[in-house]
Formats: sequence, C-alpha cells, structure tokens
Amino acid sequence: MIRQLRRVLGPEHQREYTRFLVWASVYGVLQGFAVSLLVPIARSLADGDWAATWRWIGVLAIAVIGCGIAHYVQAMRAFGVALVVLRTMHLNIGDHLVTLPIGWFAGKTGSVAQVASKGTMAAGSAAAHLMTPVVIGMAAPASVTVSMFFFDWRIGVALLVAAPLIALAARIASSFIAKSEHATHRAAAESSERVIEFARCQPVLRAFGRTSDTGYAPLRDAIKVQQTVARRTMVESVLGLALNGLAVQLVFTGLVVLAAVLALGGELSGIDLLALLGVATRFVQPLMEIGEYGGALRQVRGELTRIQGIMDTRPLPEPSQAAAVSAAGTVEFDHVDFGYVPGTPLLKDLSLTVPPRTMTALVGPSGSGKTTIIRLIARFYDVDAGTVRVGGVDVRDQTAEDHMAQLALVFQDVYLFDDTLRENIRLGRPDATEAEIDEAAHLAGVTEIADRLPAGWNTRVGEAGSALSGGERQRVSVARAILKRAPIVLLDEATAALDPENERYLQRSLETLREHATLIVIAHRLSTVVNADQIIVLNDHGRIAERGSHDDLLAQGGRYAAFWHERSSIRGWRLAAGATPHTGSS
Ligand SMILES: Nc1ncnc2c1ncn2[C@@H]1O[C@H](COP(=O)(O)OP(=O)(O)OP(=O)(O)O)[C@@H](O)[C@H]1O
Repeated sequence: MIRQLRRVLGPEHQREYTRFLVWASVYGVLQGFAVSLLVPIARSLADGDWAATWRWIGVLAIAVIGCGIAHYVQAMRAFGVALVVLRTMHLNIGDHLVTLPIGWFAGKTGSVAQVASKGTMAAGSAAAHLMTPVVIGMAAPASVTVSMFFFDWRIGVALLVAAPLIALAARIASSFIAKSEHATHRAAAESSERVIEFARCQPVLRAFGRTSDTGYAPLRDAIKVQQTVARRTMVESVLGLALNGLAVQLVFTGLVVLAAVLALGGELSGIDLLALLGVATRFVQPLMEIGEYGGALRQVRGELTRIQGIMDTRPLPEPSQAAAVSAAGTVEFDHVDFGYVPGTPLLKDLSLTVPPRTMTALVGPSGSGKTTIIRLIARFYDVDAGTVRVGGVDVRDQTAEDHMAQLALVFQDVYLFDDTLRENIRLGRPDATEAEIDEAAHLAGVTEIADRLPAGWNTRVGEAGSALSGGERQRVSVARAILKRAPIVLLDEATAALDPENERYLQRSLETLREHATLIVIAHRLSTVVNADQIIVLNDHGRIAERGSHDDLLAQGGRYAAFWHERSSIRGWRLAAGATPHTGSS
C-alpha cells in the first residue's frame, strides 16, 4: 500500500510523502527503543547500581521526549499528505481522464464516478489514519529486535525468528479473507446494479405486470447470492482473524517460555524476566494492530488498485508537432481494419472518400458498423490498420484540440447539461454572439421550444435534458452544431419515425449545414438518403457493398435498388442483414 500510495500521488509530492514515512518510522523506532530500555533499567536496579539506573532513566526520558516530538511531527505530516491526496488526486484523475480515448468510457461511467469519489476519500483517510499504525507496526518490532541484541542476544534471536512467522501467518490470513472479500465486493456490485436496473425499468416492469408481488427475479437472485456470500465472508473473516491472533499469541507464549527457561537456568533474574515480558508485549502489540487494520488496509488497497488502473490506461498518443490541415472538410478511410475485440475485426479493408461540402449517407444492416465509422472519424478509438484522415491529415498526427475543432457531432444519445436552453446551445461556440445563437436556434427549431416553455429561454432543461423530448433534445444538439460552424458534421439521425415538426426542422438544419460543411449522416430517413451526394451501403461483413448516388445505385440494380423498390412506399427504412428485409419501423 505504501508503494501504491506513492504511485498515485505523482512525482511532485514524493518528497512530502517520504518525509512523513521517515517521521513515522522514527516514531516507531523510538517507541521500540524506549520499551527495550526496560531491560537495562531492570538489570541495573537488580544489581543495586543506582548510577547506571539513573543513566538509563535519563536515556529513557530522552527517548520519550523524542517519541513525543516524532509523534507530533508525523501526525502533522500525515494530515499534510492526506490533504495533498484529497486536493490533487481528483485533479490527477481528471487530467488523465481527458486524455483517454472516448471509447474507453463505454460502460465505465459508474465505476469512474465511484473511483473518483469513494476511491480518493479512502486514499486520503488511509494517509491520515492507516499509514501511521502500519509504519509503526513494522518499525517498532524491528527496533525492539535490534535493541534486544544489545541487551540479551538470545531474546534478540528469538524475536528475529518470531517476526517472519507472524508476518507469514498474517499474510495467509489476509489472503484467505481477501478472497472472500473479493467475492463479497462482486456480489454487492451485482446487486446494486440490479437495484438501479429495477428502479430504471419500473415503467417496463409495471407494463408487463412485474410488480412487487411477482418480484423481479434478477434482483431477488442477486440479493440471495449477496447474502450467501456475506455469510461465508463473515465465517472466513473470523477464521482468518483467529489464525492471525493465534500466531501472535503463540509467538508471545514462546517468548515467555524462553524467558522462563532462561530464568530457571539462572541466566536471567526475576526482574529481568518481568522486563522481558513487557518488551515481548510491546513487540507483539503493533503486529496485532496491523492484523486488526487488515480489512481497512485491503479496502484501501482495492481502491488504490482501481485508481492505478485508470492512471495506467494509456492516453491516445498525440504528436509532438501537430500536422496542419491540408484539405479542410475532407474525410478519408484508407484500407482501415478495426474491431472492438482484438482478433474480431468489424471493419475490414474499408476505404472511402468524402469530398468537402458534400453529404454522405451511411446505410446498412443493424450492427454493420455505421456508428463505428463515425466513432473512428471522431477518434473515439484508433484503427487496427490503415489510416483515417480528417482534413487531409491522419487523425493520429493531429492534437485532440485541432482534430475536434474540425468536427461537430450530433448523436442519438444527446447530452444536455442542466442549464438553460441558451447556455446549452452556447456550448457549440462559447464566444458566439447572442444574435448568432438566436440564428442557430431559429434554424434548428429551438426558438419554438423556448416559446412553449414556461420560463422561455431561461428554462432549465433538467438533468441530462430530461425536461425535453428526444426530438427536442436533438434540435438543441443540431443548433450547437450549426453554431460551431465546424467544417465536418457527423450526424446520427435519431430515428426514422420523426414527427412532422421535428422532421421539418431537421430537414431545414441539414440544408443549412450542407451549405458550409461536409455532412456524414447515419441515415434513417428516406429524404436524407435520396438527397445525399454519396450513399455508402455497408454489408454485414464490415465491408462496403455498394457506393454511389441514389440514381447510380438504382441504375446498378443491386441490393440497394432491390430494397429501394421494396421499401420506398413507406417512410423510413433500413437495409436488413442477409437477404431478409428489415421490416421494423426504422
Ligand atoms: N463499445 C463496443 N464494444 C464492443 N462492441 C461494440 C461496441 N460498440 C459497438 N459494438 C459492436 O460492433 C458492431 C457494430 O456496431 P455499430 O454500432 O457500429 O453498428 P450500427 O451499424 O451503427 O448499428 P445500428 O444501426 O443498429 O445502430 C455491433 O455488433 C456492436 O454490438
């Protein structure tokens, strides 16, 4: 844990941390030394040598004063380190998170939040409360052992043999408990996920009559597993603690027996024996304390491992010198291979070119990789082979800032901040004038939303935009994109089944965006596909099946043409995998 804490603190706080460790060790060593002085004091008393007795008492007084000073300094330093942990760890984690590929966050938002809050608190309190007993638990027995070599080498040897035995027993007990604690942690995480699911899915569960009478089986099962695992953990923890306690007691008993044997053989006086018993007690007590802190130590170690896991995740490599954009508004895929799972390629040898200020529609069966293409353009992930060029330059040769400056993203899962409509649009370009915001809002149809809301433009949109409908949220997101004036707009049409109002605004926005920007759209609406300059039809093997304009593809008489003829009678469509047309509303 000492090493883990050092790693997560970062290089700039190493000196502070080392100073704390030194003072805590000095405190532990002085404690052990002070206790060991009982032996020479007892011996000189037994010998009736008052001068030596007072001399040793003087040394004890100095050691005790030293202990007090070391205690104070190490406590202040421990709080200093704890404050540094709390102050800097959030910043370190935050600074690191912004360098990670966006794709890394998929499915991790819950655990990242947990680590950033609970993990840093645990690390901070470990520095303030746990490190001192741990360091003393190691330093004091070591100091007692070394001191005993000066006063009675036989006891010194006995302590030297005993220490590793106690450490071994503690390690066995700890690994025993850690295994069951790990299972408890997993079971607890599973049932809390099921509880969240249960709360979130209430409308669905109620709609299907899965109320509390019938219960929600996954949650019930998860709780049952958690209870079983918790029972087992309790038993195993008690056994582990008992093993630890037994080992310490056995060592203590061994030391008492050894001292008694020496006393009986006339090698030690009665007063020597009493002094050694005191020393032996002080030897085992810190070791016992380390065992008692075992649970808390393992918990902190787990949190530090999770923090370290985030900090060890490699950021997207950035070039030391950014390449300048050479062909603004173009997007190229050059023999790209990509898969989310190593060894399972999704896109294979994919090449495509999107000229500036054109509109490209991506169509294909569900799961064919349309969203993945958009994510690669935005560099959520790096390709496995080939090159993705944005603005004529490999995305890996651009800084994240230069790269993202060329893109505006309108995704299905639009995230709005719990702020006013106006501030949510302003996010697209913070230095935009009020008139520019008004214009973007008007084009995307947000003005009409504001007119309807009770506080107009000043209405807060709620957590993640919960006060707006899906179509309205997308209109705000489109307004952001219009305001940004990025040369390339990536847009995932929310759904084929937009209501006429949202449909009209989206159509108008696309036309506006098209005047200045390159548009790459995951197209669900017939009108988008027909109006595109280029249609890329993906097959379900991660390759491009057909490409061209609507007229070209109809003339080719291939798969697109077949589906077109079949589906053009309904609004909204999507190519389905294999030979079976997709018959849903999308
Ligand atoms: N983060 C991820 N990790 C692992 N696999 C993923 C991830 N995201 C997508 N996939 C898988 O990659 C494949 C392609 O997904 P993608 O979202 O690109 O398809 P799509 O053509 O956009 O589908 P749809 O039209 O249904 O939205 C799917 O099989 C999907 O399950």
